[in-house]
Amino acid sequence: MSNRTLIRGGLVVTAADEVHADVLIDDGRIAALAAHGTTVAEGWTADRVIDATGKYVLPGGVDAHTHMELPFGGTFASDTFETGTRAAAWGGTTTIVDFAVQTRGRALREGLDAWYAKADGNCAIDYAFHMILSDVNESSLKEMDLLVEEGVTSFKLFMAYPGVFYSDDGQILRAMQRSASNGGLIMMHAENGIAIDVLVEQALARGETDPRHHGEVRKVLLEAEATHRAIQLARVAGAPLYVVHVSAEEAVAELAAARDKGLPVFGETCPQYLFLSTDNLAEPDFEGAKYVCSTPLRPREHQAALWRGLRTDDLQVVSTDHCPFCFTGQKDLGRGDFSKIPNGLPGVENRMDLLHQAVVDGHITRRRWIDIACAAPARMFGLYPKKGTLAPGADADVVVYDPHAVQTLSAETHHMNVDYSAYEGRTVTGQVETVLSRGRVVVDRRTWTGRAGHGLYTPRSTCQYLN
Ligand SMILES: NC(=O)NCCC(=O)O
Ligand SMILES: [Zn+2]
Ligand SMILES: [Zn+2]
Repeated sequence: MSNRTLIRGGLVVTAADEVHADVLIDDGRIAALAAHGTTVAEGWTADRVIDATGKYVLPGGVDAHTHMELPFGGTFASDTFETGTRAAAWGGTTTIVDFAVQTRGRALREGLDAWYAKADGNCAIDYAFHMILSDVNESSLKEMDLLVEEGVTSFKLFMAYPGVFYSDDGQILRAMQRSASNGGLIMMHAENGIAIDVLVEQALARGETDPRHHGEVRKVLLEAEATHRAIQLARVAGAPLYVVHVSAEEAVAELAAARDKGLPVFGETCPQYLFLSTDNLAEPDFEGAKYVCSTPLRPREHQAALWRGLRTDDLQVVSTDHCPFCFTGQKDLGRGDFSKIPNGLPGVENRMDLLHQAVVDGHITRRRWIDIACAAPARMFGLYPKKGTLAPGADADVVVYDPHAVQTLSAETHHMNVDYSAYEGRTVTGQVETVLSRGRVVVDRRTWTGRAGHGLYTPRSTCQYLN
């Protein structure tokens, strides 16, 4: 039985091109793109026609950094795979890469299987996994090879959070050496957690307990130092490196210097570092807790360097690091002690819109928007061209985007399972209108038509920036 959809009349924007074209979808994949008008002449027929006149037709967003249901600080991130992937779709993201977690003393296999089970049958959009290494030892190093073969081709290591996810330099070097031989990509949380813990202890001893002190102890220099150290360790190992949630100008400078030397070093930043700042962390009455994440929000002056890095390709990807905790009942855990506030911000639903606002504001071009939000994360994590672009053969993950709609971001209207918005009251221009995931309409002119279980696990190839 035929299952063809025609999206007619829009401006198709990919990382490479902007063309006025109609898009024909057949059986969940892009079948063809053709200039407006030619489709009728060529006899294209479809079971469903979507009118995109005056709209953009975009590849679905690829969010390569989410934490659904992450256990952290004695609680769990409040979005499940069901609620989080539904919210992602509402915001024009059609693929997430979430982080499976190795528990200390346990096998990678066990952690990965637990994450397969959490997601299986619950996702509204397609998904894949990275693996967090919390315990680098002989046996987990061997398991890395098996995971790469299985399609889990990237591994997050932490220079922060001693006693939880932290790896020392020896463990990091060993994991990097392993990834140099098995083709995996090391993703680094680059902050000097040992030094930060000293500063946390000293701040608390001085009675500095408010959320804003979270930003003060997690110093720019300690992000820059860790970024520099991670790059040198990767050089020694002969391994590529991807630094996650880059927030500081000095860290961007470390990446830029490495890239100028021709090293395979990549960087990601997140909307919260581009749009929020230490001003939010300093909000009174414990409201600053809503903005506690690590790396922390920085003074506003750092944002120019992040935008520049995105324009010059010293930063390649914008992901959300979506890790929501409710203000009431979860962020609350850190009243009277900022170090006990669960770290993380909600944002999986807001990324495409905020980055479109950056186009409107002149920070990036339209094609760069689609590159950093769709194509680059897909290539970085071995999903391209199945995901991240609109081309014949690609999965029909498509967003019809209204560039003129004006919306106000708010917890009242968002779909994330969290009781606040980090962007409450912010007005942005542009809004997702219709979303297709593998050809199936999941958001239809702002009505939900998706279902939990439609989303499929997607094994990945290795990083496509290296070949
Ligand atoms: N980023 C954050 O604050 N929470 C999630 C865990 C991580 O990515 O480090
Ligand atoms: Zn991190
Ligand atoms: Zn994260």
